[in-house]
Amino acid sequence: MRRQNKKHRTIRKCISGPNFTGQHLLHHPGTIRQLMETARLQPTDTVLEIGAGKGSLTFPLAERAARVLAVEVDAAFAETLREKAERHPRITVLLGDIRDIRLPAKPFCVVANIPFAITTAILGKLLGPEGKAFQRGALILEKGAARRFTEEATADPRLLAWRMQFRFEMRTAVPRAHFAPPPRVDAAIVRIVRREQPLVPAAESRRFAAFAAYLLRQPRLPAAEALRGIFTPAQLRPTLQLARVDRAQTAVSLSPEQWASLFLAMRRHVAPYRWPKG
Ligand SMILES: C[S@@+](CC[C@H](N)C(=O)[O-])C[C@H]1O[C@@H](n2cnc3c(N)ncnc32)[C@H](O)[C@@H]1O
Repeated sequence: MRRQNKKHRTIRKCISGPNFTGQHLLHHPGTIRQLMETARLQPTDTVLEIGAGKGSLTFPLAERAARVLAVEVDAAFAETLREKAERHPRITVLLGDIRDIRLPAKPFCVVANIPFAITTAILGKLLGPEGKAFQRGALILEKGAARRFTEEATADPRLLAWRMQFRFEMRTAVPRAHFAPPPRVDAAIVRIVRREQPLVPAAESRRFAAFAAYLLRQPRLPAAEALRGIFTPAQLRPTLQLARVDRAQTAVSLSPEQWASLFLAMRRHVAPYRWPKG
């Protein structure tokens, strides 16, 4: 018991530090409903809820899915939730940091109002090799992050690599007043769905990211210019044609399909020593 209290104190200390900004509990029924609708859960789904708090999403999720794994780092919240969910066979509360928790090996969805401060770490975990069983999700993100993930133009190679495997879709804006206490910024619901056919094989993600980083060294430069460092002129002409890339089109404005077409052409036609290294 004493050990548990000590652990509790350590976690509390860590989460109440100056950089911890994640505890904004959702209390707006309309937004909770919209999040559930966006998730389009099936009765057979396993749902991972990241940062379950006091359970404002946990119970609506359990009404719609086969199983809810509710992860919460705050021991007091996790304890409250465990008590509330005691007689609910479909809810499992896991006390811990999502960054340290092993993701399910079988197909799962994520529905969550995540702590904004660790958005990149959470998405990196879900969308990278560790999240190979992650199928789709509905997440509340800080509005700026939601825009970055969903706007087509991007100069972020890692995000582009994720887009080869997943579709990102901006859904609804969530005003900060829908949370208690309200965060400093507004939020938005983003839907993420794994592509049935990845545009680039997952095993090629690192190589693809190196290729994207190479083209994006000068994001406003026409992609055709940058590609001259990889393709010979004879290779480049049909490659641009096939990808429907205009000679003036900048790397930052390429669509996911164009990125994939250019990358796959490099893999097919260019000698490996000319491929950009990560
Ligand atoms: C934005 S609140 C959402 C709470 C609840 N889902 C809701 O919507 O009311 C984020 C929650 O994530 C928890 N949290 C913060 N960092 C975490 C981490 N690294 N791992 C798991 N949970 C975390 C916080 O304690 C907080 O309860």
